[in-house]
Amino acid sequence: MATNELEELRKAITDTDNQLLNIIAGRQKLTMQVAQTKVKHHIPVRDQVREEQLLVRLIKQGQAVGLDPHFVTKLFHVIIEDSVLNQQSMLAQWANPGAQLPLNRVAFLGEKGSYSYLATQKYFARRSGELMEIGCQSFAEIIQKVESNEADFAVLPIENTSSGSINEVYDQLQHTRLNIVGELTHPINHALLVHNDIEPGKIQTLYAHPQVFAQCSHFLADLGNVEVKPCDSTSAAMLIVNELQSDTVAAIGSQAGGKLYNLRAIKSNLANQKENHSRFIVVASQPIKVPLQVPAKTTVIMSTVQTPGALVDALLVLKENNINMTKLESRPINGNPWEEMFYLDMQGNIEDGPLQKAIDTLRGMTRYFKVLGCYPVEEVSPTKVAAVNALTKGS
Ligand SMILES: O=C(O)C(=O)C[C@]1(C(=O)O)C=C[C@@H](O)C=C1
Repeated sequence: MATNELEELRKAITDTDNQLLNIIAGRQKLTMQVAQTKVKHHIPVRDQVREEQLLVRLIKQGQAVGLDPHFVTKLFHVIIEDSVLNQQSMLAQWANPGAQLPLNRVAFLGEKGSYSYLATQKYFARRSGELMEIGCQSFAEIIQKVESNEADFAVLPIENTSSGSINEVYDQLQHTRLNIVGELTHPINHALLVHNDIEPGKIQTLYAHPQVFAQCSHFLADLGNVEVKPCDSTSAAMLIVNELQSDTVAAIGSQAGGKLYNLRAIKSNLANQKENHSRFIVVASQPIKVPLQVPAKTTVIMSTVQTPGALVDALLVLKENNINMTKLESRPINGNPWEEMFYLDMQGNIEDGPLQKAIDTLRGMTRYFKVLGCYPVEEVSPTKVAAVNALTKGS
């Protein structure tokens, strides 16, 4: 009897969820029409004033039907983020009709289940065309695949919130003629993956990428006497555990990746730092045109003349043109000991006046200067609603 009642209720929930999906899909269609209007009238995609008005109204309306303001805010932050990213992606695709391919051949590190694989899936989900996955063993191989036209795009991790910049990728960018055409951040949540539902205490051998071991050192210390076996990628570690089918071995990787190898996550959040995210860049052989309505980032590399204050002078050019630099990285130049190549990420579109002016000036005052790419910013910061706290207190 009780099960019948539960089944009836679950059926009603399923119907409601399906209706929700249809409604959300309908909203998405409307935002695509909004994107078309914005292109026609040269209006920026993001309108945070509209977002705040919308959130305030929804929070109030939600309260009237018994919904928590925090829940409503969180829900619509996700909906709006998706709307902004979809619009940005549409605008970028319309601005680059030649870059739209029926099949996107994408090179990345590892195989199915690696973090790079998951980032690739996420990035290309918003783009038209089929995805052809090309798993590679090294960053050099990934770049080479695009340079030799065996792949159209490469997805490369460039920095991690725990372990910092990925120097090898920065070094590869110095020598390639490829262009950065996109970026994305992806959460890196390390889980303990096993073939069966075993206790962590039973594990004798642990497989993972060396970077992963470094990021989970506290967990490993707590685990005690376990043999640690480094692998080329997270996916390689998962594959070994899947093949061994043993109750005493485990891999560290993402829960989603582990599912692809029939592995179960018996513990998650293994990294020393809880906020563990990686930023990936997407590179291609041709640069893209970023519509001015979309927030853009431009990455350049340069080496300055060897005089005191040369870097400061270069950075002052950004200040004079009101350009916000979001990252500055330096790497040694191969063959020129003690000389540095500087990598700069700047907010702005290369076709926009101030950035163009700054780049022209920098070209004239540096020994070497190259634009690595101008691409849409994928980070959508959620619009804060000042009223939400007041509303919560009242509830
Ligand atoms: O109303 C707009 O201008 C939209 O683009 C739609 C929308 C939304 O999804 O509600 C998305 C982005 C804007 O920042 C504001 C609102």
